[in-house]
Amino acid sequence: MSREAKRICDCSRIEDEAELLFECAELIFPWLSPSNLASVSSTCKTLHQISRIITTRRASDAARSFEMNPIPFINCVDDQPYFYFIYTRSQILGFTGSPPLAQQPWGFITSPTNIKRSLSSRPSSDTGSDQNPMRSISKMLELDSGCDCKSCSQSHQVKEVGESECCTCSTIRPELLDSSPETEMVMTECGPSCACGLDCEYRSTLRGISIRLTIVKDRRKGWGLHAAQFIRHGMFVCEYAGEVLTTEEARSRHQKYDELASISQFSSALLVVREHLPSRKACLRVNIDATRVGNVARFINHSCDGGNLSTVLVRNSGLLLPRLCFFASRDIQEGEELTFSYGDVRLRPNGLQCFCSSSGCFGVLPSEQT
Ligand SMILES: C[S@@+](CC[C@H](N)C(=O)[O-])C[C@H]1O[C@@H](n2cnc3c(N)ncnc32)[C@H](O)[C@@H]1O
Repeated sequence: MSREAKRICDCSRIEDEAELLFECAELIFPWLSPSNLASVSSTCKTLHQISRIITTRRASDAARSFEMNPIPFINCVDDQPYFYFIYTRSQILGFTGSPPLAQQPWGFITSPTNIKRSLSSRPSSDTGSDQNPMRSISKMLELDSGCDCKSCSQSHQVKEVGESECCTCSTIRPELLDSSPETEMVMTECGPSCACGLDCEYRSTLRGISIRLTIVKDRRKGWGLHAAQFIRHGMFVCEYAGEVLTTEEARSRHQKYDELASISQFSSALLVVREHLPSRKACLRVNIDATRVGNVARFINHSCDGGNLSTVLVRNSGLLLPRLCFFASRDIQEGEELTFSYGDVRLRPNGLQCFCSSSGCFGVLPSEQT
């Protein structure tokens, strides 16, 4: 073989190897945590380039294509491009100790075919498959009951002229709700077993996040969720999705998170939701931990004045557990940070400094009572 032919042969072998390396990395890298990605990336130039592309893709959508619009991270205060967590659109069953669902691919280079391929094999939050540890609670605790309406809003109108039965699924509309820091409002909507379709007016909270949002880093509060469009008073913003825990597990995690927060910049996202009887006595308690597994609601920061979101417990026909949902408690302008009150600081201060900058700021964050 001539020297020139050998050179061409070597070049094409190197190209083939690089392509193979790229293909392998493309499959494996999205599964890596940021620290593993960083260590692999330091081994050679090609892997460094691939990991940079993965990082950019992760920063461009916290919701990993699970929601209607991408929800990007924006950070002008330090060099952390994104926050790493496992995404779920709905409540999932929590585990004692560390969850076995520690990995989820995030940041494929060649979307969308690759993403589709991975979605069909990924630990989905919505499949409800029995081998899957990330089982959606709603799928597990679904009762076969619901309305028979073909169109629920029409049923309401028909009822007014006395011709037919009214849809019984929907009660309070979100437009009527105002911010209530201590007691969540409760509303009911249609559910998976109802005869109406997904576009039913009374399923606003089951369709996922449809408004445009961004996650912006603040020097003092960390990441925060912001409106990337005008949000009208009463509009559904998002559900607070995460692991649903027993009270015992919630207490144990709370203690662990407090210890971590005292020695590092760790921020937890464990919420306790209580449904109240008309007497105001709590009758149901749901512990939702979005610290490691959740959706973008985990980035919503506290505001002492109640913020611009109402927390509403939504009961969907046929679903056993209520879901905690956020609605705009007033008109919200594009760019505004979305906040709500974590609770009454006078009843439960926890010593962390509050930077909500509202005029009535108490200076201290309320703690979660687990
Ligand atoms: C549910 S997380 C919210 C997202 C969080 N900022 C992050 O970067 O992951 C709650 C944590 O955010 C921080 N935080 C929320 N509201 C705050 C406020 N008004 N002032 C200071 N820190 C706040 C606290 O560290 C709190 O423990």
